[in-house]
Amino acid sequence: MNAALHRQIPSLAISLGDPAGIGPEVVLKALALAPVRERCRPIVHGSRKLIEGTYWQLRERSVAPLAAPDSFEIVDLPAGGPVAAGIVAAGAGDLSFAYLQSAIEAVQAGQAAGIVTAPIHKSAWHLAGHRYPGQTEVLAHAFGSERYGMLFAARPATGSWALRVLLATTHIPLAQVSASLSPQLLRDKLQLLFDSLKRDFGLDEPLVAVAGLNPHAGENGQIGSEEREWLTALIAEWQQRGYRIKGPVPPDTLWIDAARAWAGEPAAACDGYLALYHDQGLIPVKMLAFDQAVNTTIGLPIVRTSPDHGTAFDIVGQGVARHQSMVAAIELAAELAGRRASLSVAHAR
Ligand SMILES: NC(=O)C1=CN([C@@H]2O[C@H](COP(=O)(O)OP(=O)(O)OC[C@H]3O[C@@H](n4cnc5c(N)ncnc54)[C@H](O)[C@@H]3O)[C@@H](O)[C@H]2O)C=CC1
Ligand SMILES: NCC(=O)COP(=O)(O)O
Repeated sequence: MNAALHRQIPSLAISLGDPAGIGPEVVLKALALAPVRERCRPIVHGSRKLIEGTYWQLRERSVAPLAAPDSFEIVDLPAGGPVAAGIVAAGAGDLSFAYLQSAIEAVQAGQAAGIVTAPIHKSAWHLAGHRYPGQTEVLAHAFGSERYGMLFAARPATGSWALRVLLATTHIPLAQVSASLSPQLLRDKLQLLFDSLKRDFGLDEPLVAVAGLNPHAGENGQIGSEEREWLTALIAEWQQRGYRIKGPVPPDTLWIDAARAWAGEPAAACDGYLALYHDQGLIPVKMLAFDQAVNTTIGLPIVRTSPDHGTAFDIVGQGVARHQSMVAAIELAAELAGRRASLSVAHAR
């Protein structure tokens, strides 16, 4: 990889996501913006035919601004047969899987410093036989990462990244959450979170809050046993090791200071939050910052980001898809790639 080039303006592989979803639209909208183009060299992995079709369809609806398909680099991949917009289909699942694989190969070949993934539809992947829970696991497998995490970071309209929430468990049924949580899993996730807060976000002594699992964080064992049996002790262990960490915090009040700080009010918000399951972390993130939040995979040797939203099949082709989360995803990827390039140059000295 050409570290000097990537440090100045990183090349980013952008996979187009499910062709039946809003991925192509939000990519064209995001790449039309000067601040995005000033921060990175985008290389879009997807079908040129699909990109051009989306462009002309949106132009007919007077959607603007849009990046012209010849204004950025495209790694042209098969378009497959006709794609039915807004429909879950195996063919579309196969294509979005191939677009992601192509982006992965580009990074492995040193052609890009990171990957930004537009949303895929997980049921379409399953229909096509790609039995991964999501893109995160494909990336972890491709890059040989055994410990990795799904971190959501959000940035207010003015200012830098403020809200950072790591999910301890992700795409599993609610009924399996308790059995999936263990002291070792939480140790791994906490290490990933502290490392990322330091390395990726430049925080020297970050403060982290850990959510309880049960109402009132278990009410001393009256409403669930996880906190009393091991979670409280695990957090005390990390405090003794010198980490700035608190919890288990009752999940209903955990987000109050984060929300106040997000609104610009004085509040004792933490630098990072560990939520124990998907919706415990993503309901507050999406309520506060749906347009500004980014999904980033931590623990990979490369940078990977994605918008916080999905394929939004219900609005495909209408021109109303909001592109701000894709913009934030590209900008965070560029920032993280730049930071990592600087760190590797500093290490090499
Ligand atoms: N980064 C990724 O690859 C992600 C993929 N997904 C996948 O997407 C598929 C659909 O998931 P859903 O739960 O329906 O969530 P979704 O985010 O696709 O849609 C939820 C609601 O939000 C609206 N919405 C979403 N993004 C929007 C945007 N940019 N602008 C305006 N409105 C927007 C949709 O119209 C819909 O009403 C699933 O297969 C899911 O697993 C979900 C989240 C992230
Ligand atoms: N809810 C987040 C999400 O679905 C993202 O999944 P992934 O495809 O990034 O693994």
